[in-house]
Amino acid sequence: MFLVDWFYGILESLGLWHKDARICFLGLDNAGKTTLLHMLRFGVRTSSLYLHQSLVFWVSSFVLSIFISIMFHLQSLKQSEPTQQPTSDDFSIGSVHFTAFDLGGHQTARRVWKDYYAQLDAVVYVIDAHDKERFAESRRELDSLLSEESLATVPFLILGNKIDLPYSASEEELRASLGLTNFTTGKGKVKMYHSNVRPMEVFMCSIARKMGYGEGFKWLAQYIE
Ligand SMILES: Nc1nc2c(ncn2[C@@H]2O[C@H](COP(=O)(O)OP(=O)(O)OP(=O)(O)O)[C@@H](O)[C@H]2O)c(=O)[nH]1
Repeated sequence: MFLVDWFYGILESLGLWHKDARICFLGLDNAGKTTLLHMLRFGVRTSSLYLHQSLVFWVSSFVLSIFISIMFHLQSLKQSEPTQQPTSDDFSIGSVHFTAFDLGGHQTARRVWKDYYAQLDAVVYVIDAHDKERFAESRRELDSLLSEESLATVPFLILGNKIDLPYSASEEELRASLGLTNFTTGKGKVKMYHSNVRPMEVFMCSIARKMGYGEGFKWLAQYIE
């Protein structure tokens, strides 16, 4: 029921139909990008527009579930493997079609980010809010993205992930650590259509617990034409 409410909440908030958008998920390795990509896909494939894809998906899932359960037994205590190669996927929220790229956060993957810059409508930058030792590294990567000329007007949704873990950074702590304290543009509906300022905001979330990122996407959707 929660998933259905969340799904229709996203639909209602968008108010955009037959528009295309390309969103890139970026961040250090282990931030939660792949998990987010999967969460969003599973949340939207129930749309009637994708009914046939759902059927294919569920039949495939049934066949694969046997294999996956065997693999799960073998790797039950192992964390998800880092993304080795850039991957992309498509998903939709209502009639808004998103192309999402999960490029991984490793040195080699970071070099590939630039290949996608020219095509983007939005960046979702994911940070592990529990891994404070890597805030400086994450800030360097974010600063580098923000200084890219080709991304100068691209909206940035910054997700502080893993707030379900104890001792995770607060929103204020994360903003300060990333040097964003006075640079975000405001939550809610902030009109910036005739401004040269890039929309940018921080939302704290737990992707694994399906908390917080929905609000972030609702915020982002208002800046996607
Ligand atoms: N506690 C907690 N763990 C999470 C959350 N989101 C993701 N994780 C875990 O964090 C680990 C890394 O998640 P991934 O989605 O693989 O991270 P990634 O950013 O895609 O990493 P790369 O593929 O290496 O670039 C996995 O073990 C996830 O289960 C969260 O909200 N809370």
